Amino acid sequence: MQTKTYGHFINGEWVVGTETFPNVNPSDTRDVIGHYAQGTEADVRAAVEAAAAAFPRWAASTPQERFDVLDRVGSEMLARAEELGTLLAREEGKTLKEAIGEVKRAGQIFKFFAGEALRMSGEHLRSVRPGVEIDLIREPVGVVGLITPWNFPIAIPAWKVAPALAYGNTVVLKPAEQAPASAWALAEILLRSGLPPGAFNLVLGDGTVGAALVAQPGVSAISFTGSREVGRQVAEACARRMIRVQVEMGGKNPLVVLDDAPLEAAVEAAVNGAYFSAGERCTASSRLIVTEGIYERFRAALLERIRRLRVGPALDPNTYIGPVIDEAQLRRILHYIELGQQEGAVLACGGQRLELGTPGFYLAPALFDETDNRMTINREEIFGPVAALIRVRDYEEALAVANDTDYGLSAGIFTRSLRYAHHFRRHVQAGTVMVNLPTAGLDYHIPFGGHKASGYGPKEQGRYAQEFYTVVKTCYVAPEIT
Ligand SMILES: NC(=O)C1=CN([C@@H]2O[C@H](COP(=O)(O)OP(=O)(O)OC[C@H]3O[C@@H](n4cnc5c(N)ncnc54)[C@H](OP(=O)(O)O)[C@@H]3O)[C@@H](O)[C@H]2O)C=CC1
Ligand SMILES: O=C(O)CCC(=O)C(=O)O
Repeated sequence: MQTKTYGHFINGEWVVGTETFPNVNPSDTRDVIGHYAQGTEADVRAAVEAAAAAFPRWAASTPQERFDVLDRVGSEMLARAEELGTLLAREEGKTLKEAIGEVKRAGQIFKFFAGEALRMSGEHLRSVRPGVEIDLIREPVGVVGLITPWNFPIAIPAWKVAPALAYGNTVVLKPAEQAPASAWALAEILLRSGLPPGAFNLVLGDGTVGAALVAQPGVSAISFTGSREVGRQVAEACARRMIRVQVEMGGKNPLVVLDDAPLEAAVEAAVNGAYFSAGERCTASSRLIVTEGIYERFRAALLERIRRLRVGPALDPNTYIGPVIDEAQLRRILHYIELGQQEGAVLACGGQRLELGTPGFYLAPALFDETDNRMTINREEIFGPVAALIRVRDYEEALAVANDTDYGLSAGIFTRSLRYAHHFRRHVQAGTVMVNLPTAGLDYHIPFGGHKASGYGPKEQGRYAQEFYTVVKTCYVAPEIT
């Protein structure tokens, strides 16, 4: 059967170029979801020009107009959550339940930012000089380039596109080539939302499209989510051009389990944080730091729980863990499994490729035991269903190990002690802290961003998103001329 070809969305029109790439279902590689256009520098230029031309009109739009557009998008996403979730699960490999949840979250994000368009305000201050008034007003930045990864192919585009538009910017989105269908579906919804042509543009393709967007004159800001390596290049390129930049990158997130932790809840949080979404979450709990009084019981209960995690196709309702995204990612994870053992870690379970009923990228969830925080598997982001147990003496050592990393995205602790929970909140070096909760799983209306090598620039999401998507203008006014 012939699969459909999907194009870029530029200046309110669909554009298909000469080259395309296939979007393959990681649960069953025989299933090609569609062929997607491979963008060129000329496509990026056309998209940026369209966004620049649309900017004055959209920047001058009323809060009501912005509310209506964003609210419509949110409503349609929520109404079509099951259908869009099925598409997302098919292209990305997370389970249907997780995928539907992600689409709903994206819809709620649009609705939240619809409200923000109405709530947006400036500030009035009194001057130290008599007869002078001061207003701080927020204005849109201009054309913003948005570059997103494959692991949350609709939520991450949503949490960049919605605030960009809510605050009056125009947009060029470049989604990941491994999962372009969800972003294409978002463009198709935006097309019917009442947004003027050119205010939102989509250019599909590989990293060369992202690089062209970063280099394009006319782009005033770049918001990027992805790996540390690419994030650093993007930040450096933007700094050279002196344009605004926000890069959100990976994590090596610690989950600390203290002797007094409720065992069952801690195990459940570890399983959720480390293995759900096949561990392909920047907030995944890849380091399980456990004090010695509970270590043996925690390990036994965790192993027992992992054995009950069913790996299978994303759309099978009995699946807990779907495939990883592609062959390259699978090989990368297998390389770390090998390396961990070479460096002396004990592979307590999993870690082998699984051949199931359909040809896909399936991996048995892996747990390393008795690891040391200096091992490569505890230093580098693996981005797969792999976690490592690290045994520590007490809380103080747990905190020191948790902080002994280049990253600083999310950190969690399980304890009944208010004292330790409070101390951890204060002293752990991470952008998000979870007490008695998994390290992954964010609210849609709350700011999110990493510290240290996990993030650079203002936070994303929630009300704080305006720090990136607006510029502050300071106005001094002497109303009465003497
Ligand atoms: N902190 C956070 O909020 C989150 C962070 N992440 C992180 O994302 C990573 C996984 O995503 P992944 O897609 O593999 O990350 P990548 O860094 O490989 O890619 C991210 C995006 O950048 C594009 N890109 C690639 N090269 C360039 C370049 N030179 N210039 C500009 N853009 C480029 C990619 O295109 P292409 O389509 O070719 O891949 C993709 O769209 C993990 O490290 C994960 O931790 C994920 C989710 C949330
Ligand atoms: O933990 C979450 O809810 C999502 C955060 C995210 O973007 C990620 O983990 O990649």
